[in-house]
Amino acid sequence: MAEKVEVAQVPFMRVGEVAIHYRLCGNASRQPVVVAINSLGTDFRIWETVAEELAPHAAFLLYDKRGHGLSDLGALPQSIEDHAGDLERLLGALGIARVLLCGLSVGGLIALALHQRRPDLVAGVVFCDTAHRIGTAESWDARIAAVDAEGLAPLLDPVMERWFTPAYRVAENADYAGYRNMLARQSPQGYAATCAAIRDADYTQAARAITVPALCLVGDRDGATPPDVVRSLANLIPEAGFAVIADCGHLPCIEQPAALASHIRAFLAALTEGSSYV
Ligand SMILES: O=C(O)CC1=CCC(=O)O1
Repeated sequence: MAEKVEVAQVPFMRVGEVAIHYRLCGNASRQPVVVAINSLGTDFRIWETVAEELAPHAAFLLYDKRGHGLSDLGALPQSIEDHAGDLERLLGALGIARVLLCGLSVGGLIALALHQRRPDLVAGVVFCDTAHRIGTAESWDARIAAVDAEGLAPLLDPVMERWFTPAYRVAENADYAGYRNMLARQSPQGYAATCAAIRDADYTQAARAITVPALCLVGDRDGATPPDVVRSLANLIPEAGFAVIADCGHLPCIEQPAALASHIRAFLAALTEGSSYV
């Protein structure tokens, strides 16, 4: 019989040195639990539309990684392994034994790290707008220097151009204004710490060692990890599907939630039936 996931009564959990903000939602009787892992400068609100759309079909764990949203910053410096350790401990504390990881951008690196250290937990992975290496050391050092000097303000416009298509980035779009506010209010220390973690991460070998079904998705207009970069991740993974989401930048969970939800639903169905969605 499938293990039952209890809906949490409290929104925070201390895991090791950090208090993590999280939410369990959706259909608690479904397995595996879909775990959404956020990108740089975002919190779990970016997944709410997808989680709502899939609520009858899946249990979801949403959480803010350290240094983001309402979660603690934790000690500095920090690494992708620290983020993966937080997630491993959060799953343990919640009694979740089997997950479908949905890693967005740096969340994909965290998914690779978690699979590497705890393959027993992972039933499958959806890699969303991510890669085994993201950006260059020089680009991350420049970003960290800018944040250290002036906070998030100088980054807002360039990041918005990578996150969203021009059609989304219009003044009348209240959602656009809201997500820009989310980035503007992000903790600069948490942001810079995660930039350094991304800079120092190379999960090429971990991608080659993925042993579970995987699906690599990317927005056709992604300005941070464009389709050819995500394709290079898919090429490393022994059995991975690859699909491009139309009219979409770096964050399909915001810009094209219905398309993303439909991919996740089909991938989840194939996983539970033991068939292939590649
Ligand atoms: O901010 C960006 O450029 C997009 C991004 C890169 C890694 C991540 O998580 O988001």
